[in-house]
Amino acid sequence: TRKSRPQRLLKAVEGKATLGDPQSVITAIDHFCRHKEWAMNVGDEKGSILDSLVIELSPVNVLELGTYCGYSTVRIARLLPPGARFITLEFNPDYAAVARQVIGWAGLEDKVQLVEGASGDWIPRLREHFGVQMFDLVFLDHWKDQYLPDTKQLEECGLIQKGTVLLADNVICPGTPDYLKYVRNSPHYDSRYYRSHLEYTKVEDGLEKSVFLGF
Ligand SMILES: O=C(NC/C=C/[C@H]1O[C@@H](n2ccc(=O)cc2)[C@H](O)[C@@H]1O)c1cc([N+](=O)[O-])cc(O)c1O
Ligand SMILES: [Mg+2]
Repeated sequence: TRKSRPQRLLKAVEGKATLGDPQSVITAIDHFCRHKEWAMNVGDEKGSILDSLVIELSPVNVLELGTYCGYSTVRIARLLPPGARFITLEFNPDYAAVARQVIGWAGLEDKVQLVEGASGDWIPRLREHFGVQMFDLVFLDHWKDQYLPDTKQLEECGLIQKGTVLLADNVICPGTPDYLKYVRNSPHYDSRYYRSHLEYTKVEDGLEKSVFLGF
């Protein structure tokens, strides 16, 4: 059967990137998505904003919702301090299989725990299963209608505490209106919008960074 787009993206990584070199993996995926086939990676423009926030935050405990092919996983993992813990949740086993190979090609498999399943099922189990107390950074890039319920569940489970930073992709395109309204109107979050473009296009999109101020 014909290969899927994630499998074709992986072939592009294997053909172009240098094993163990995260930047070459990022460059290979961006080239593939810009010149061959668009794919819903956060991309190089929003990715640079993501990079600067990860560097500034130097987070110890990171959660990513929506691994997809592992592009943002590699962007984040390559910048984490030694000893940091990075959990990324992926629902689709085929995407997860590609992401494991992309992460492996970048040589970052020891920095990332890719967990397969639905965020709603896993969030309540992260504390007892992985011994994580709270997250310093949560990168939201999965189903857009899941951003808000998952944020509320993370709050209820105590995994978001004072100082936790939520970084949400696609708040303009495709858009996450209910999530945006919540973080921008809540007295418990300090929220700001980083204007950018939808990956590999000229369409407006951006990242919303929301710092939890405590209850
Ligand atoms: O729809 C988008 N993203 C949905 C991503 C979903 C990913 O999250 C996983 N997941 C993981 C855990 C879950 O619980 C549920 C899903 C899914 O299996 C998929 O791998 C999107 C769309 C556009 N676009 O221009 O159309 C641009 C973007 O940047 C996007 O992120
Ligand atoms: Mg996205």
